Amino acid sequence: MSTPSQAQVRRSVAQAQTMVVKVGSSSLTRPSGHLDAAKLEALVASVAANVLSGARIVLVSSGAIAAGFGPLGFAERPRDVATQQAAASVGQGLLMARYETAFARYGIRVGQILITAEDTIRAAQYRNARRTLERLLDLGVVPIVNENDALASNEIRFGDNDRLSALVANIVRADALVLLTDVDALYTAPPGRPDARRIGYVPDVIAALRDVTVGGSTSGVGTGGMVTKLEAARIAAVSGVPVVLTSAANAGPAMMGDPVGTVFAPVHDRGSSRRLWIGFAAEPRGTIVVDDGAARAVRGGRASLLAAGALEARGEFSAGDPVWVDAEDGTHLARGLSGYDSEEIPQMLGRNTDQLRRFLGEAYAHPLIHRDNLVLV
Ligand SMILES: Nc1ncnc2c1ncn2[C@@H]1O[C@H](COP(=O)(O)OP(=O)(O)O)[C@@H](O)[C@H]1O
Ligand SMILES: N[C@@H](CCC(=O)OP(=O)(O)O)C(=O)O
Repeated sequence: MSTPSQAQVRRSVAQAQTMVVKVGSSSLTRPSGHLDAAKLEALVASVAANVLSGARIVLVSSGAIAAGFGPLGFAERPRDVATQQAAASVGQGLLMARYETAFARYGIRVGQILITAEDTIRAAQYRNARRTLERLLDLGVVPIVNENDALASNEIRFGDNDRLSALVANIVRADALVLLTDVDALYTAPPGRPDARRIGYVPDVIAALRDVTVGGSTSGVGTGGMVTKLEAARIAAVSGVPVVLTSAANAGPAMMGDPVGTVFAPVHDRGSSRRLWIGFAAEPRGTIVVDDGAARAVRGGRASLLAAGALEARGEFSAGDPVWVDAEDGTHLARGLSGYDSEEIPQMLGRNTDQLRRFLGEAYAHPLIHRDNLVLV
């Protein structure tokens, strides 16, 4: 896939049929821990304008914790998980009530979807989330998605909504992802620094991850900062989805493809929903380490992973489970669904298909991971 020009990427955003718009806590709430109704209504006006002109939009909205701690009498964002979860439980209701009223002015219905990381890891739950989201979109509803903060356990929690929004973009096979925050664009360094320069176009998100200095959140209500936004941009771009990152005040022009904020070009063609799940959502249960030749073949993007090029299987997994495919130096090359249980693999390592057939039988004369089940990361 050749690198498109900035104008081409902006045009594809403008023409997007299905769009995921993610808005951060700092763009919806005040530092005191209350909703900022004016900001929320301005955002809704931009989203509604696009919906009324035919776009299908999923809104991934943060802000539950930041809208809930003020009404509960806390002066600042609580640090312990239980109080954060209590604040989220209160704030999520307040947030939805506002969205409901604000969208109703445009005759648009909203539906709430609270997602846990588990829902994106398990194939069946992933499909279920997709079915509900697509039905809502078909019905002209704006689904409003947030992490299920009140119940999510700390170990497996997104925490920020940036990566969640990239996965939602994959779930609904969005044509664009718009990340709205409190800075107007990505900078070469945290914006407070004197050497920070604004970046308008990122043709290669992988290179940007190397070249840009990113910092955490400074707003006092957000969590991820620019680190998780770049990670979200990477997941989306590698999944074939263009990304615009800008301030919430620029929501309207960003969705129209105007030259605001930073736009990230898609890196690969968009895969099927199943392949996107394998590549970005599924939780690998183990690792297959491969030699240089197999690493080159896998990187080429069209080969299956053969036992002949595999050196080791790590972890315990069953046939059909997601696994990492790693180079010898530990670099992640791909993710795939293993064709065999982890205990079956050691006897297959280094053997070509003929040898496998002869020594182990026809059942073992197949790739460790078929290319249809292998996704580069
Ligand atoms: N290289 C960078 N370019 C732009 N912003 C950056 C960079 N590094 C860190 N930041 C910070 O990231 C913040 C946005 O992240 P965050 O507060 O988590 O927002 P949100 O609540 O919208 O998710 C910005 O306010 C900015 O201070
Ligand atoms: N799900 C959480 C998101 C937490 C958060 O701060 O996210 P973000 O503002 O996107 O960095 C909430 O609604 O409060």
